[in-house]
Amino acid sequence: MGQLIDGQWTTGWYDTKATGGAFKRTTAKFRNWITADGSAGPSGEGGFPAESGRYHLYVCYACPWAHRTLIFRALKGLEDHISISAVHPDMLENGWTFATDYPGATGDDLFGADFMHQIYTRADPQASGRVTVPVLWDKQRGTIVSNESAEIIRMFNSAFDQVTGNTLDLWPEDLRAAIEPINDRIYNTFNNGVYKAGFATSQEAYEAAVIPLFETMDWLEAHLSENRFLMGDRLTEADWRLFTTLVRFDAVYHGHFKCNRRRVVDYPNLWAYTRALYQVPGVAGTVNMDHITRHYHYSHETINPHRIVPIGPDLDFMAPHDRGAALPA
Ligand SMILES: N[C@@H](CCC(=O)N[C@@H](CS)C(=O)NCC(=O)O)C(=O)O
Repeated sequence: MGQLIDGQWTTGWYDTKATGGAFKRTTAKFRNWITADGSAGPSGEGGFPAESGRYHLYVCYACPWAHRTLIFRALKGLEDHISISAVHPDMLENGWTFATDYPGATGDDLFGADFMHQIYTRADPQASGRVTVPVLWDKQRGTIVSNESAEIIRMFNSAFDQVTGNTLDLWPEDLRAAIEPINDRIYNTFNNGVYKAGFATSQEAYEAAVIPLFETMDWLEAHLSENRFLMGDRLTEADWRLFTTLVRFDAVYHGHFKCNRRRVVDYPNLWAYTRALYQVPGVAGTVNMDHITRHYHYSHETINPHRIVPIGPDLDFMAPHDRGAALPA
């Protein structure tokens, strides 16, 4: 755990003293966009046209933000066009590493780097800030396109459609305005809410996160009792953003982050919905429960000082559900 300051790696756990024990996630720094024709996206600079084989995605299987990008890569038929490297699940004093002594940790396929921070300083020798995954790398220009998952999934949703012929649209124009407030609530109280609860260093900060978190889960349960997906009958990015936290919840957030009023399996609709999404072709292959369980319990020494990795729970994501096929066959 640490960060870059003017290109130098420095170590230290999140500083919550200045914020009354509350964890504040900083915003991502590289914000360019791949577009079909290379024109600039809503932020950053242009010059990143969609091309097969040009881009590389650095991920961590444990990370819910990186997981979104893996799901979009699978659903949008990008697996043959965008290569990936997966970091080691343990994030310790060197941050994310490319050590390969763990099943599924691939090492750095592009440069043979040892640490993720070296990818950041390769893009910007003076880089400062947290070294996060996912990272979308441009092999041609030798730089980071983006390290913001919310934007990477929107690029994947449409930029490569002419390359792949895959026109599945998970961010449809007519639903965008309605998706935004749902994304906001789920991000603030649930996706990031679990971290705010888990990394809190005061009772007040913990309760300020965990109470709204369960209000959101109760609301989702009611909403999904009447709607197949968050936006009704159409599956959208909002569902996938929710899914990556749901799939980790009972194994990690419930115990390790003390989000323990209820589990996902205690909510009949949320649990069936989680299984329905898990069973969408291509998705199960993006879920690595071993990396998920290992990463959190082994990496967060302040929360789990003995680094004991729990053996359960047994979760059957393949159990039948009655919510229909999520995507047309
Ligand atoms: N806004 C980023 C956040 C990514 C993020 O925070 N990733 C975590 C892993 S789950 C990370 O790399 N943390 C390392 C750190 O904060 O030093 C995104 O959504 O892409």
